[in-house]
Amino acid sequence: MALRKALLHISRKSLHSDTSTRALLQSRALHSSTVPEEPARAATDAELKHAGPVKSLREMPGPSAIGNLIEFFYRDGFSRIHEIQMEHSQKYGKIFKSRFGPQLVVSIADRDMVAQVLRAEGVAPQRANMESWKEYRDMRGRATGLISAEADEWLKMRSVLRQLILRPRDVAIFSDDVNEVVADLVVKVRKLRSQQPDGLTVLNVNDMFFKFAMEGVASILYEARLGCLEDEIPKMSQEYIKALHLMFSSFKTSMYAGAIPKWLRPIIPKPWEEFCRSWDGLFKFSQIHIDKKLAEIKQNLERGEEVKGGLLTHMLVTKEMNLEEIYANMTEMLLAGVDTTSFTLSWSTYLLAKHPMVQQQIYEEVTHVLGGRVPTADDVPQLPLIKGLVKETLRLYPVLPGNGRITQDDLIVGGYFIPKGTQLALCHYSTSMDEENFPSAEEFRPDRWLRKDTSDRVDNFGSIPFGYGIRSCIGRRIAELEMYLALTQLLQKFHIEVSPFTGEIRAKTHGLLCPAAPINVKFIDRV
Ligand code: HEM
Repeated sequence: MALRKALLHISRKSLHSDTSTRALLQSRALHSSTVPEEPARAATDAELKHAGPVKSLREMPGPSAIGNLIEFFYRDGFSRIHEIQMEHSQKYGKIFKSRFGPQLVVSIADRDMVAQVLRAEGVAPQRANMESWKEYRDMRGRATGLISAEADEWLKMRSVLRQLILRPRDVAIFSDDVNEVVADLVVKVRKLRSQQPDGLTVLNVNDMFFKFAMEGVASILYEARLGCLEDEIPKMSQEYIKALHLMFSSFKTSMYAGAIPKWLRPIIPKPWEEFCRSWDGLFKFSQIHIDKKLAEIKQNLERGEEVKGGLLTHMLVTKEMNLEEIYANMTEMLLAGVDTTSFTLSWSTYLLAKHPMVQQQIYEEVTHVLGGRVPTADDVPQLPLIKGLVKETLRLYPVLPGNGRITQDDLIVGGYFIPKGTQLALCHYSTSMDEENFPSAEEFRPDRWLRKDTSDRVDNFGSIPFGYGIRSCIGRRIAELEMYLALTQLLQKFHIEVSPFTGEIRAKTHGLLCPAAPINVKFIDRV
């Protein structure tokens, strides 16, 4: 693959010398100076001061432990987490407690309370207990990546990555690489629809978008093409896909396993074994690609050639992270970057197909700005409706319908005293669907994000699909770039229509919020 970027130009000597590392860092500073991640700050006195009497957790309403057990284990609540969020917040109020075995969780389904908690975060917020991830890594002698690391270890890696990929302009340099993958996606659409009797329908679009998302994110992370959109997917990529599917199919069982003490593993071994097997596959795949890139760099240097490359090259050369940390971060980022992006693209396509008038409005914006020209990252600011499309899709179908935080200080939220160390569940699905935050919340209206309609409080914490603050999604700008470029080109080329084989598609939770049935869509050439 042609990597047109040249983030790095270094000599052989520079790989090992401190002075040139300094020079490299200086040159990199030109490329990306300090990223303005929204700074965490302590809660203000006003936030912490509560006018009325402060209530204890014991007084907080919520479902009984046994009710919860029945809901999740007997009535398959794991596939309806988003609906349960809504039901419970309507029944118990916007702050309520639940018990999962020994674990107490305080759920918050109110925009302002969510804001209060996130604004009060310290320098290294903790999302959830990542014990099982850490246990695997310790067992195999692996490092933790951004998702699984905590405290100083996390802070160090985050400060490296945030300087590289957290701003739109950092990722703009990947436009051409992503567009190469989008071109293959368009070919794939044509190929898949030609296999159907009507010559128009692509069955189960998520299958196609999964391959696109994997190819797209890998082209950035590994500076390599994986061949996922080819007719014959290379064996190594197929094995990775298997490991990824295993990771998600074992998600539910590993949640069960999380509640099962270690000493029971010999009796119920399957969830832990599957969990380890899928991680083995994911790490192996990353390591192969990273080692290959490292060997290429060494060869270039030995030949006295210039080293040019993208993100991975940069990380390998600057050595701000050691090799194990690079393996772990690339593995975790690839894991985080495939299903999230592909489900969002599937939902966007579904919504466009269901709403032809909205599709026409966005298509007109695209043709007005670009004509038939291939878009780049620089065009995105001129395409507010494409951005609105992605935001509105993620409001209606937030891939992560809830997020977690473990409180690092005592807090008073909603009149309750919440001690340090409490697991919070931030109910993003509920706040996204709250009429107070988004009038006609059920309606698909990408233009609500254009900020001309002041009744929509688009600047609030009602919809934060990528999280917020210092621990928010590190891949946000990569995901957005992939989705903006793909959706723009799909709209330029095709009129998207719902297939008669596709009825109303419900959402279900399977770790992430995903379509409960295949989405089949017609892609009709625009003339
Ligand atoms: C539509 C696409 C995506 C959505 C909706 C999404 C959403 C999220 C959310 C909600 C979080 C938790 C944030 C928080 O706790 O405040 C997160 C974390 C994370 N995401 Fe994403 N994500 C997406 C794509 C990606 C991509 C493409 C990558 C990698 C290239 C990625 C890598 C990560 C990582 C590494 C974390 C953990 C960050 C940390 O703990 O420091 N995500 N994502």
